[in-house]
Amino acid sequence: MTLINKYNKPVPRYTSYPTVPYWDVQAPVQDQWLGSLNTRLAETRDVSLYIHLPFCEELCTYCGCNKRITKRHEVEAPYIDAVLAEWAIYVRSLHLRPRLKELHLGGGTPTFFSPAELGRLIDGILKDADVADDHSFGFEAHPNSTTPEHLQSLADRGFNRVSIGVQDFNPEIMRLINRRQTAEEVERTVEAARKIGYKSINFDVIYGLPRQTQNDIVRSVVKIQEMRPERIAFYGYAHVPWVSPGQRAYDENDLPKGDKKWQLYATGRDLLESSGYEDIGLDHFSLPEDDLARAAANGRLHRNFMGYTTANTPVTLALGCSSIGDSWDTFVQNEKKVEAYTQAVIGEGRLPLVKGHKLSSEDQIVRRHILNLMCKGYTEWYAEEQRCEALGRAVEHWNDMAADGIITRSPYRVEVTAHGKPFLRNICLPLDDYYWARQPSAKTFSQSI
Ligand SMILES: C=Cc1c2[nH]c(c1C)Cc1[nH]c(c(CCC(=O)O)c1C)Cc1[nH]c(c(C)c1CCC(=O)O)Cc1[nH]c(c(C)c1C=C)C2
Ligand SMILES: C[C@H]1O[C@@H](n2cnc3c(N)ncnc32)[C@H](O)[C@@H]1O
Ligand code: MET
Ligand code: SF4
Repeated sequence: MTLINKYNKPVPRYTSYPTVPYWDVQAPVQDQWLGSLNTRLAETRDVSLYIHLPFCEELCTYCGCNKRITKRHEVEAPYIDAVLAEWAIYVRSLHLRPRLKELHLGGGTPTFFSPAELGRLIDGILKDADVADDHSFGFEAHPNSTTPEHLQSLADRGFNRVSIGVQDFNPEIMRLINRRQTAEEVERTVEAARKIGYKSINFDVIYGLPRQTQNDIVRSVVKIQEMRPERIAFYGYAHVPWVSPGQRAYDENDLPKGDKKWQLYATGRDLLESSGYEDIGLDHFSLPEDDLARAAANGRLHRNFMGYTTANTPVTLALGCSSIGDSWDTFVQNEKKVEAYTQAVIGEGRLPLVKGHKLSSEDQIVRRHILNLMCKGYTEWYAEEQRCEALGRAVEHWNDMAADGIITRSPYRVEVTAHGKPFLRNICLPLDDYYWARQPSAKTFSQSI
């Protein structure tokens, strides 16, 4: 059996540990969550802030994100009011004025909102926060709705990074996934961002889309070589029709699977590397002069719900529907639906928490080891405070992985090999107490490849 077949099974993406399906179902009460935030902020005022902006004009059928489809732009102002009301609850409850190291607008489609509404949102946030000198502020830009005015309005407020949803450059695939977007729109967005002074541009690119071939991947990398974005997120298409029913719109037989999907990945990775991009970890590539590659080289890379980052903040504040906050020992998630979210923050004047998890000390140790593997490519546990029960079980699985050549092992250390990089999620899995205690149903995670 090839390694690809052996390791291609449903595995979490480890944007958190424990992963969301294994959290305590109960949300911590508001005071507990705020208490935990205040404890952490007493150590450092530096925070990452994520704001979820859920609206999109049209449904891209492949999409696995939490979004709301509408063409009614009247939804903009009340939604921004709700986010600012949620922010006001935090501002009232935090003992210290937060200092923003990182700010990310995700979605949905942030550029669904007018530049003026986005400006009002950011002004409302910055009025009650300081900004770190080495801050990193970014947003997700849909090339079909991003205007120079959007880019300028956000740049005026300190934004220096933009992540462009490219996905693919083949018009036929765009049609199949119901995405109205042209290569010219991507080029225009890149040019406008550069002119305004954005210092880091990211492209989101997906392999494994319906009817996608090696030629499509080659075409994407040629375009990437022309435009030279500093970063590439090269995601494997996650097929989860039980969460995203839109994915039923195309024929499952059109999806590249197994070896075919692997070949798309391998072609993309090899071409990106030969074009000067460094493989910095799960799904992410970056030019060597970008902060992300530098942080990876210095062992300073960090990872949170927004993906890889150079901002190593223990606290993530999260505003908007479905957002996830993190105080290192506690996770919370907001209401997913816009109406319930708005009712909680405006109607009832409370935080819209629906789910959460309090991390035990064992959880926190495992979380640290998973972060080490994801961000540094190794982990070790000779010191007492780095040991936990999960390591005992993990070692057995890792011996087998060492035989497969995807890691190297010494008594207190595991290191991911170049061969093992595509299997990072699998290499973390042995540590996952929750997974081994209760194997997930088929409809929980996407396949690792
Ligand atoms: C802008 C959209 C987001 C992407 N990722 C996240 C957001 C908000 C954050 C996120 N991604 C997942 C979770 C669940 C928690 C966890 O597993 O640790 C969160 C909070 C996992 C996930 N992402 C996608 C799916 C289908 C899943 C669940 C199943 C699985 O583990 O595979 C789809 C998806 N969303 C984004 C990407 C890059 C992506 C798939 C590659 C962006
Ligand atoms: C935020 C980014 O998440 C990626 N994205 C959204 N849905 C999926 C999915 N089902 N599979 C893989 N990537 C996805 C897109 O590349 C988008 O730009
Ligand atoms: N909605 C934007 C796009 O598709 C941002 C990425 S998807 C959440 O381009
Ligand atoms: S990919 Fe982006 S634009 Fe498309 S539906 Fe998802 S969030 Fe909306």
